[in-house]
Amino acid sequence: MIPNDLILKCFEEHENVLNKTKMLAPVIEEAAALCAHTLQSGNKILVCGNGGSAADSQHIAAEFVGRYHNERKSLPAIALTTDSSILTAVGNDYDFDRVFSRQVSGLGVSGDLLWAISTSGNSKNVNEALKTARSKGLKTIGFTGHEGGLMKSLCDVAIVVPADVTARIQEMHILCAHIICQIIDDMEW
Ligand SMILES: O=C(CO)[C@@H](O)[C@H](O)[C@H](O)[C@H](O)COP(=O)(O)O
Ligand SMILES: [Zn+2]
Repeated sequence: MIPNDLILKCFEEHENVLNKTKMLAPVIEEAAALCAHTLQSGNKILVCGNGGSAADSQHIAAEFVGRYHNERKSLPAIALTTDSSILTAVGNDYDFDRVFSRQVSGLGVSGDLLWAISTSGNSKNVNEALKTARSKGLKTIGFTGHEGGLMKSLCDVAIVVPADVTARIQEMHILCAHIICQIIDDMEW
């Protein structure tokens, strides 16, 4: 028996959060401008997050390095979630809280951008990466939810989805990311 009520509840929740997220249009525009400025300056975008947001990080990096929709040159972006040797070595030898910040230390240069994703805004490894990014002169974008958690205070631009359910927040994150990719794609490269 398919739990029809549950299905409808998920659609309704999604729709409610979507309607509230539309208010974030000006912040999405700011985030897109920051990505555009980074890439036009010859710098790169690093992306990180845990769980579903790790998948989003890879998805976003792929949109830049490959293409979103239009044919254009490849744009530099790296997901910090993909190298199992780095993740296990840093997690094992240092601490799981440092799996992203260590990569920001090694790969990030001033003028780059760290795009960090955490629905709670309180994942330690993500916030450590943001702190390291700031100390090295990287710009920072945060995709979060709830009240923004600690992440909010560590970002130049924070997209705080007005919701408390992780899945619904993630659904808005990938929508906002796609809008940003569309804006970047439509520029001259
Ligand atoms: O995808 C989901 C839930 O939809 C989970 O894998 C979720 O991403 C994980 O629990 C994460 O560890 C949550 O971390 P965060 O978003 O609070 O930073
Ligand atoms: Zn999920």
